[in-house]
Amino acid sequence: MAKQGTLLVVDDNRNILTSLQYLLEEYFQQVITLNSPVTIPSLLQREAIDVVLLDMNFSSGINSGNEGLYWLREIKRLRPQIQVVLFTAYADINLAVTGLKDGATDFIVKPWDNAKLVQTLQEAYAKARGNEKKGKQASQPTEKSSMYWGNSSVIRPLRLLVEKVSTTDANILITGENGTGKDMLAREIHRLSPRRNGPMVAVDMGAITESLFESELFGHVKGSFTDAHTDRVGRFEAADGGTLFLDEIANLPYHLQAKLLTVIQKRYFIKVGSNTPQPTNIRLICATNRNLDEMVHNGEFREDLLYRINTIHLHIPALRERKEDILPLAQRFLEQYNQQYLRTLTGFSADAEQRLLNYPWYGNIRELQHTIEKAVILSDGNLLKAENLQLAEVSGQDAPATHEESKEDTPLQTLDEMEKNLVKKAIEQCDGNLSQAAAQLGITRQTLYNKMKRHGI
Ligand SMILES: Nc1ncnc2c1ncn2[C@@H]1O[C@H](COP(=O)(O)OP(=O)(O)OP(=O)(O)O)[C@@H](O)[C@H]1O
Repeated sequence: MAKQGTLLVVDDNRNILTSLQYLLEEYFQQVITLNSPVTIPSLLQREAIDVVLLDMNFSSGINSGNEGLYWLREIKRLRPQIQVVLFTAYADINLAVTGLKDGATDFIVKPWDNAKLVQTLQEAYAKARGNEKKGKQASQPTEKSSMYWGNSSVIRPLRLLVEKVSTTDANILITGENGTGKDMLAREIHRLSPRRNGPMVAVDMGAITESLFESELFGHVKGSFTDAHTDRVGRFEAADGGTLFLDEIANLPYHLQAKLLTVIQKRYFIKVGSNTPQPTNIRLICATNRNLDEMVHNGEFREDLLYRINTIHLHIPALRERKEDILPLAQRFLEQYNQQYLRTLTGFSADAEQRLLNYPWYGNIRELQHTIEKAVILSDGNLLKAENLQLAEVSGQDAPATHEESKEDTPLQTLDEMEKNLVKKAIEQCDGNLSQAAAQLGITRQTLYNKMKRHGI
């Protein structure tokens, strides 16, 4: 029979490991041995393990089996599809039963019988394969995604790449203009990943004050500073077993970037006021609308951090670069708001479609969504018309009017329109950096967000 499958053997007795490796290599394609369980989580991230043969007693002198049970639960939590066979020196039926209840496939008592051991492990492998097939269906995300991919030629390769990398633990950097759907894509990746049952924790790096950066991200222990009245769980800890999404990563001040880098590299963090390193088990996704290469070039972003966070770089194109997707997206929003506002609109008039296609959508999908929402509220009849969209006419190549073009005979704008245009302009001038745009407008970031939301930018 051809050798198949990857087997991990964990036992603190090196002699046992050597003899098992020798025996089991005859039957399995790959046999990995570990003499301590502490590196199991990092190994599971690197290797596609099918079966684990797990010793129950690691610390000499303490033969309670509890450490084995702990690692069994960890393995099942991290990779539920892996089959775990328990390996115990004591024919302790109670312990084995507890292990079986906790998800172990079977157990083997030491000293073992070679033939029985091989047979048990092969059966576990067959189960892993069977599970994988069933698991493929069962592991398909059940919850429906609200993300619309579209079918434009620029989106298709992105989608393929996302489907490929979602199943891995690779760090991902998502870039794209405001409102292109970076947050939505991060959530979609989590939904498609084996971590989907774990937490998805999103952090807006622009909203975290410098003084509380460490406490927010890594947590703190009670009494570590004046206001630390209780222990606090940081975002890294909250995201354990799941995905940590650091939005607006470019807004992290330079001197704090090193602290983040250290945790990503070492895969452990230390709470403020504590000395104990805590291992992290997260999948990291970062997003920004800034050009990080340029920021590295200007000395504003650490190159080593960029290198760490962008193992996979996913760029979402602006909506005006994927025109084929505008109408299908608009139709989806129409249906969504039809339901929400109890309307019976069936589609768009020809001039409305034309207006949607010609508009530059600097606020991307967010702007489109808000535009359709307002239009649905304002419309009556069955078709949504161009005038319901309330979009400013755009001349020529979709360019917004410049100062030079605004002649005296240009119709007066309402204050609201002026504010909308000003906000857009500030965002454009600051290359999408909302903190800078807010500073330029003399308002807080939160106020800017509120205005963007109100104007559908
Ligand atoms: N592919 C999509 N399908 C459906 N809705 C989408 C899609 N992409 C974005 N949206 C909607 O557009 C809005 C903006 O999306 P999102 O917040 O993900 O963008 P973003 O790029 O993270 O924005 P920002 O840069 O401002 O943080 C959300 O309301 C989201 O629901």
